Amino acid sequence: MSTIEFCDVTLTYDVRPILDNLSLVIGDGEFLVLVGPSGSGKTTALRIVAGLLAPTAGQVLVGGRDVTRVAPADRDLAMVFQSYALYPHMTVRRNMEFGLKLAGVDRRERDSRVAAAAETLGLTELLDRRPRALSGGQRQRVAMGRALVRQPRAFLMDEPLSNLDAKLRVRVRAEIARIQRSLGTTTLYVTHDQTEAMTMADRVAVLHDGRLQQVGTPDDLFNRPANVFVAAFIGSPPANLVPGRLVSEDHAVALRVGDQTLVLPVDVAAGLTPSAGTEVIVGVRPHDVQIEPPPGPALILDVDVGLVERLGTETLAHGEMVTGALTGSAARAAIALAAGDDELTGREPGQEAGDESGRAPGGRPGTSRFTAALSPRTDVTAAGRLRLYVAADRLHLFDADTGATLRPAPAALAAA
Ligand SMILES: Nc1ncnc2c1ncn2[C@@H]1O[C@H](COP(=O)(O)OP(=O)(O)OP(=O)(O)O)[C@@H](O)[C@H]1O
Repeated sequence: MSTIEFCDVTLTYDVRPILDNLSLVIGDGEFLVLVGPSGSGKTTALRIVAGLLAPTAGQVLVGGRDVTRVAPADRDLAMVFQSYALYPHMTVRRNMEFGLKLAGVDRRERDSRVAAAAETLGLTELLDRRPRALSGGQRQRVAMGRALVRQPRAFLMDEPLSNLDAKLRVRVRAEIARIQRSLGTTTLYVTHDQTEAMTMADRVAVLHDGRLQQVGTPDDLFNRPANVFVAAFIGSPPANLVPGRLVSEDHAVALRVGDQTLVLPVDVAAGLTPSAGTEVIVGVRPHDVQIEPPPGPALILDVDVGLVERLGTETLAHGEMVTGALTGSAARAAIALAAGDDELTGREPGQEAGDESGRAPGGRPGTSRFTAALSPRTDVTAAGRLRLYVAADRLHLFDADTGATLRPAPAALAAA
């Protein structure tokens, strides 16, 4: 049993909570990725598990045992950092066995563990080289190897791929995921990169401002985001956020966006109880828009296209939505965040993140940014107006005040 549990873990510096009542269970053998923007508390959470930081309140359990006050060395966990921290004067073999030597493991056992780990990691041919004669990806694997030979109860990994170039990152992330699955060692992995989280994890936990937003499978997070923040953080490009209002219309629930009123189909409206004029944020995934009207009810959005990116596999059209301006603090926060991450939005360099005025970043007051992902065959040019359709059943609806989803699915566990 090597589960890891955060039980109501809080850490405050002065009075500011860096982690706020974090409760999370990482199952035995599970690969859980903790993801969130810079400063959300991910590293802090990892360091608390490792024993490098003590929580202000709450407990950490490893394999069911309370280790909150146990010294790091006695927790039987192995950490892999973003800086590989290899000893430059030692060969790969020495680097890998060093920890075992210190722990008093005998020579034969050390040799056999290093040989097995090197085999798993494809390092056998490199055992006699020194770190300077290795590529970034190979060094990263040596750092993994050092963790592996210890046969720990769990791996703790803090952005282990951040020093690698984009191509290598894709390869090594697949490698880490494969190795973790073949070993079945419980792994808590921290990254700010949602693509890394979505491709590697069994489950993803999303952290924002020290608070857990949602924990679920990649599919849960993408298709059933618990709140506006998760919708805007997960997915590439991230979801567009459109202001709207729920109204009652002839005993049905309708969504009003700008001056259009879309009567929601019964299955889409299930569970919605609009008091007159509930303000909502409508989440629209860039890949859910169509340029031809779909057969069923659909939301129509007009976008003034300012930039077209032809990526080969798809074409991204970025522009400003003609319909309405964004309101609501949750939408502002999510927009600011999504816009702050180049990788998420593909935004032009130098463009600032969203400000506090409720404007979409880079947009004029009263307009909002919108990104559509279209088939590469679509005829679209910058400086044109694009009419887009979104089928009613592809819309995500969030409370404009709290940011929480209005259609909670049982699997979408929202902590916020
Ligand atoms: N010793 C400290 N004193 C005060 N504040 C701190 C201290 N250490 C970290 N913080 C703050 O705690 C917050 C969370 O930091 P943490 O390193 O856990 O974030 P993170 O999500 O891992 O971010 P990143 O992706 O940038 O590493 C940050 O706002 C940081 O400034």
